[in-house]
Amino acid sequence: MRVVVPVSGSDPKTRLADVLDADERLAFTEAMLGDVVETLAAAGHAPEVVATAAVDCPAPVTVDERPLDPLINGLLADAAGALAVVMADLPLLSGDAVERLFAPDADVVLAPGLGGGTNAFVCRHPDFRVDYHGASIRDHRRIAREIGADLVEVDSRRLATDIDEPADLAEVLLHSDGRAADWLVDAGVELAFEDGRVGVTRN
Ligand SMILES: Nc1nc2c(ncn2[C@@H]2O[C@H](COP(=O)(O)OP(=O)(O)OP(=O)(O)O)[C@@H](O)[C@H]2O)c(=O)[nH]1
Ligand SMILES: C[C@H](OP(=O)(O)O)C(=O)O
Repeated sequence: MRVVVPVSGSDPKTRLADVLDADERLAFTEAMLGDVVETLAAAGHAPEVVATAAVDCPAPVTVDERPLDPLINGLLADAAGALAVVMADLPLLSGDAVERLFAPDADVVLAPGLGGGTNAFVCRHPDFRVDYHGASIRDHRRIAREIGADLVEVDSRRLATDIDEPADLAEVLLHSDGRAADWLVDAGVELAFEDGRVGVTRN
């Protein structure tokens, strides 16, 4: 199965700007991307990275400047068979979570993200298309229903944990020991405890 990892290589992760400057956000994006493609490869897949600008990572990279929806919908329209899309900001991804994503033999398999996004999908239906942003999981359920596809959702915390906001960085420090976690430690990002909820601080 074709497995695509889309990544923004141009001013990525703007919602982390309070903690990381622009160069750091690109470097951290590459670290998360490295975790994702290594986990996919270790699980027996051959991930292809599609980036808006050149990125450094241990997998083949194609540069394609199209925004997310036209990019993925173009890939879906051209797909000869099944297509999987796994986002690049999932540094907690594990082999077990990857196995659970690929296990169901459904037309459409969706992995919801915290906050309403769609962190990964597998598509075996010719008419499925994406509509990312703005609680996209609801749109993707609706689209699957409208085309009569059978749909399975994967309930996995490791697939659901996308890193969007500074508080999400705590999840990386708490639950991963990969490239992204190492990068944060080297950058001086540490856990901070306030109001009973864990966050991060930078020294
Ligand atoms: N190829 C490609 N990937 C994208 C694009 N926009 C976002 N992505 C990737 O899609 C995933 C989800 O992206 P978002 O979290 O919505 O965007 P982001 O740029 O990472 O972060 P923000 O600037 O904070 O919204 C991440 O893996 C991004 O790198 C795009 O236009 N093209
Ligand atoms: C691409 C987008 O990511 P989010 O901004 O929700 O992390 C989505 O999954 O719809």
